[in-house]
Amino acid sequence: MTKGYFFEEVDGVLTFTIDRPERRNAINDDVMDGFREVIDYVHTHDTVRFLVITGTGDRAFCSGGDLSEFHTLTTAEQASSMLSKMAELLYEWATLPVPTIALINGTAVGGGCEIATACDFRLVAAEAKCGFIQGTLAITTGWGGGTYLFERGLRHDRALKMLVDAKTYPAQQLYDIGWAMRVFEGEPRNALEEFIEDMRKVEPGVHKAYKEMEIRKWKNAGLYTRIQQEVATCSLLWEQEPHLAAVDRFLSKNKK
Ligand SMILES: CC[C@@H](C(=O)O)C(=O)SCCNC(=O)CCNC(=O)[C@H](O)C(C)(C)COP(=O)(O)OP(=O)(O)OC[C@H]1O[C@@H](n2cnc3c(N)ncnc32)[C@H](O)[C@@H]1OP(=O)(O)O
Repeated sequence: MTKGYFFEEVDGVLTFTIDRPERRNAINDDVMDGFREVIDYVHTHDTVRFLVITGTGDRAFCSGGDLSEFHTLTTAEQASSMLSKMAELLYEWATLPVPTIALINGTAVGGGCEIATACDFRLVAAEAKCGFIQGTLAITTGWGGGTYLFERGLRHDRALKMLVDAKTYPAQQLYDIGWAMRVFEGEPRNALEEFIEDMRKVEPGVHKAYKEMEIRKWKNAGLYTRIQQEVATCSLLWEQEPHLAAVDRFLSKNKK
């Protein structure tokens, strides 16, 4: 039985792989522990120059929160505890001193799309689809993903549309609206190496300094507080009947 994730550092690139293909790489508490380990690893290993997140297989990058585990959370307080745990981890991830890259090997939905949005860069496989489908579950984003989306420089109407559509977009559309930075064919590793080729030639201290510039902007814009507000909003919707019913529908559909 695997831990649900693994990570390895090769030549300055630390890759965190969500390894639950049978659940389309959904996030549970074990995978959250993996985020904790990886963040601590980056802080204690100055050999890490880039942090990459990807998923096992070619079907899914990440399908968001594991509904088969999180459906037991039925009150706003219970939901808030899970959502804020992941939101804190993603905030730490987003404010790391190295460039972070989502290597999107397959579908990214719900919280999976939030994780990708918390990264500095998104490289998307040509056949992958991504979307903030939370609306179909009668909730909003709850890990900070909506808040990060409004910081990513997309035209405001396009960012908002992506959230309110609550559906997946194909890779080319994700590129056209400015969410994806690259659409790649073939081996994800090759796309990654090509993407970081120029960045590799730059001193790590320079990358750190630019990340600090961005983080200062976020601090001035109250990003952390806004993420906590996003968590609170989602928690309130979580305990309501439309969400609980939507989760039941998803779980029973997959039992048939
Ligand atoms: C909790 C935080 C919240 C947030 O803040 O954003 C969320 O993330 S809510 C969760 C949102 N995610 C979803 O609603 C995704 C649901 N999944 C899907 O829509 C589809 O599975 C898929 C991701 C589009 C993949 O489709 P497909 O390739 O056709 O696979 P299957 O649907 O057959 O799934 C295979 C297998 O995996 C299970 N699965 C998939 N996603 C999840 C999930 N998020 N949680 C738990 N389990 C999941 C699915 O039930 C199937 O299981 P079996 O039937 O037992 O094989």
